[in-house]
Amino acid sequence: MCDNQNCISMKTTLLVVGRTVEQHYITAINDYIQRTKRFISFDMEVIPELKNTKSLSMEQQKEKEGELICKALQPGDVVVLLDEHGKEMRSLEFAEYMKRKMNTVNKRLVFVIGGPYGFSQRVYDAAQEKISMSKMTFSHQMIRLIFVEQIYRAMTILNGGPYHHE
Ligand SMILES: C[S@@+](CC[C@H](N)C(=O)[O-])C[C@H]1O[C@@H](n2cnc3c(N)ncnc32)[C@H](O)[C@@H]1O
Repeated sequence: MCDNQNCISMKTTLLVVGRTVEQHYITAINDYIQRTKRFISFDMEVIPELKNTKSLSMEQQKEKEGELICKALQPGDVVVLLDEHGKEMRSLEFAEYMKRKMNTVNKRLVFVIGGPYGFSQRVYDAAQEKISMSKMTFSHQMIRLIFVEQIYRAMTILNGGPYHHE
């Protein structure tokens, strides 16, 4: 599937804005992260939510969150935004996509989930790609679970496990 050297060197990070609030999401997200770690280096990095957002307009909140997202990025990161207007893939295609990344990325592959109002232009400019999980809009909390399930599914597809067919 990919040569071991590159599989080991790529680190995959899911960067999110704000803590996951609801316990049922936390439990399920952590479960899929742990399962995914059997196959690749994978973690979720949380940018703390902004305080006093009531005094901010939607645009101001996106701008401030965008600054924090950009600050969390490192030179050499391959940055992929999760965005409803991005490229849609079937799970098998996403598995192939991950395989290509494992063979070409030797630093961090960073998937980013926006805050409640999405991304500022600055974040769009910092990214190389946008991928969509569906044409529908999910909450910035729920999409975390949907994404970690899909990345685990991709890993089981690449490694020939039964999960995708169950
Ligand atoms: C509530 S949505 C923001 C919606 C905002 N109106 C926009 O245009 O992006 C919060 C975040 O969840 C993620 N998200 C929501 N639905 C998505 C989808 N179908 N595919 C990929 N990411 C999605 C995106 O990262 C988005 O920034």
